[in-house]
Amino acid sequence: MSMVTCIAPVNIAVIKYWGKRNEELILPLNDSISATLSTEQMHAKTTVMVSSNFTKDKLWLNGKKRAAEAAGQQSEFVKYRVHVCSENNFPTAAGLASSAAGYACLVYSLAKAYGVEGDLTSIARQGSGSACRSLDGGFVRWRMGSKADGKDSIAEQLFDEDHWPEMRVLILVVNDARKKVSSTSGMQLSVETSDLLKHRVENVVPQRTKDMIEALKQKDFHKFAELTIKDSNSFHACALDTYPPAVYMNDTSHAIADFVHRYNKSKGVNKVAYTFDAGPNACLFLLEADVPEVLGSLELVFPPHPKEKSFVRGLPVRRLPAMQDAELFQGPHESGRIKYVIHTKVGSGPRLVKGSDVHLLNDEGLPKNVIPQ
Ligand SMILES: Nc1ncnc2c1ncn2[C@@H]1O[C@H](COP(=O)(O)OP(=O)(O)OP(=O)(O)O)[C@@H](O)[C@H]1O
Ligand SMILES: C[C@@](O)(CCOP(=O)(O)OP(=O)(O)O)CC(=O)O
Repeated sequence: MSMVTCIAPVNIAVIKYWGKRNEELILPLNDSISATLSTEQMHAKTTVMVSSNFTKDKLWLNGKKRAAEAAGQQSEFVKYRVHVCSENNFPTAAGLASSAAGYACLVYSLAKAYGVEGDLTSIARQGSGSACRSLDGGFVRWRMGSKADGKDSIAEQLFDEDHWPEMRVLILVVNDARKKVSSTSGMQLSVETSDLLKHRVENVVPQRTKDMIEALKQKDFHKFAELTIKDSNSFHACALDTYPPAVYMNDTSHAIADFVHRYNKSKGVNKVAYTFDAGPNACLFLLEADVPEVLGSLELVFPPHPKEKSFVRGLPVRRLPAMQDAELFQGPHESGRIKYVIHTKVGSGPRLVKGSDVHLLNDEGLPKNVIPQ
């Protein structure tokens, strides 16, 4: 019997992955680059227990039992059955990249339990493409690769988490009740119907990837922000060019983008970058010194709902008064359009957590916390 528990981070792409050339193996149409977020604020935690006493593979996610067929197929080759229990310390399936952290954590924990060495990114990629970028810290590049079997479609670290220590991240969780089109089906339809995606993949992303690596290397925030913003907008333009269109950003998302452009314009240089994934939540990148004023301004333009007692979560910050520039204030908007903010930074990759009380499974291999179904 052996039991291991690991945590793995979320990652946010600044050069987006959108479109596969092979659905089965999850091989992308272009390279992508992401920042790994600190596990202090957001992480998936997974306990894996391998035992000869188990009769079948079992999986629990956030206290609820889930089907574990995929693991079952593989374990024909493995003598012992496995119990897996995983939890996210942030909302699951809310467009906060839980699938990336979750699959990265599953693959990393299984590798630790079975003593597997070598590249894990090409395995995590097959759970969810973006998951392969959560196996390293700092800034990570997922190379599209060119081989038919996908062996060279792997993620590698570009710069570690200490390269640009001032970099901060604000996740703006937008109030939204609409059901989203999943990334998987959205990008499949884009590949089938969008001419703009073809243009993006062939003519835009290759040069932008090079420029992004250079901006990161030089720690040129102005350029980094421009490239990040442009790539987010290029991806959402392709989503809208899809037939029928995949609409991910909502009015609040657009108001946030507008806020960032006004803020940057008033400063005469890019101080904040925004990027949006397949949902309305915004992810802002900025430097530590600018966080107090940006948060102050944001709260003025997007007032918290009066009942929201912890609007800014995560890293502590003192708020400065909003900048007094009339041009900035298109608003204030009605309160609560941004539900809350997670203040975090760039962090390291997955790790094993040690200690007797860290495990999510008890000695019998059953979850310590079960939610009745
Ligand atoms: N800790 C975890 N362990 C294993 N699987 C997980 C874990 N967390 C999430 N998942 C898987 O990911 C799914 C959620 O993925 P989905 O893409 O809908 O949401 P998201 O990742 O939060 O959003 P987005 O991909 O738009 O950022 C879950 O239903 C589950 O299958
Ligand atoms: C917009 C994105 O977040 C898309 C992520 O797509 P997924 O990795 O969730 O898709 P599948 O490979 O089909 O599971 C951009 C990105 O993270 O690069």
